[in-house]
Amino acid sequence: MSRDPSIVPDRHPVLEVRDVSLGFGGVRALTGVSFSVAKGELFSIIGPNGAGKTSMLNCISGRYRPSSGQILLDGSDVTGLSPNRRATLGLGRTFQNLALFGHMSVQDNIMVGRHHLLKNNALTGALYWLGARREELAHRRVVEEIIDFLEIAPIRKAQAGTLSYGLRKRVELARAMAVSPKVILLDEPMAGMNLEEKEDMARFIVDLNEEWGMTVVMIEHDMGVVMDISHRVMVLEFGCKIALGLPEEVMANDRVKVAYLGIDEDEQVA
Ligand SMILES: Nc1ncnc2c1ncn2[C@@H]1O[C@H](COP(=O)(O)OP(=O)(O)OP(=O)(O)O)[C@@H](O)[C@H]1O
Repeated sequence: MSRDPSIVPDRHPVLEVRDVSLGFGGVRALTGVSFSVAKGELFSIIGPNGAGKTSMLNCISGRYRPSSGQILLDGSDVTGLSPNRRATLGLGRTFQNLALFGHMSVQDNIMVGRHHLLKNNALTGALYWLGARREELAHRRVVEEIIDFLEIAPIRKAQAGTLSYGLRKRVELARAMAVSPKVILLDEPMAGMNLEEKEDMARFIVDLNEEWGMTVVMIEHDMGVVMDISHRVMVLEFGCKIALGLPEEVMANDRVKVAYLGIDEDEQVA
């Protein structure tokens, strides 16, 4: 699986992270990290365990508040906003550890992703039944499109908790897509998957980026996939940005080889 090199993101930054630091007591999870992601870009964050990748995603989604620095979405400062408010403004995300409602059907889990977009609450829904009904149908149509896209139609009525790990990851992606996000944050979308499931997931991520026009920020440990499908890659180590560039530039970066790929300096010389 790889990208179509003719499709390039435009230069407009849809997400800007400015000088973000985050501490937990004595632990500095992030130190002065800045980067921006262009509209239409597939941007990956890599780094060794504990490098600060998930902390960065949590700062972007609003789960964590940075100790200092700013997060801008489409030019607006969202640093002080709640995760729900950010979702309404166009941020969708998946989690490293699955966060589906196990007892609910696949379809209903995905519908949860649309709920913050529902304009009619129970009261107005009762008063304006027709409008509410139309709105509900429009949301169902979007959910159906996502179900078709991710090829999960045969399991739409299944309880999410009964599915294989790979399928649950796919349903989680569906729910994040249901927010109709400008930027979708994917936390290790391929973790725990077999090769075939990884290939499927890589294809879906490329298609949602290229065909659905979603900007993607992804954390992923599988270097092969990251280097194949990303437009650009940022490398974190001990909470600091140590490299950012095209996949081939990052692969060739000596500091990255030492810090992340486990190639020591003697080997490089030899
Ligand atoms: N809620 C928290 N409370 C205390 N320390 C935390 C918390 N979350 C993260 N940390 C610490 O912050 C640092 C960065 O952790 P983080 O989970 O962001 O790294 P990561 O790169 O995502 O790691 P992994 O690849 O293992 O998921 C680590 O030292 C971690 O122990």
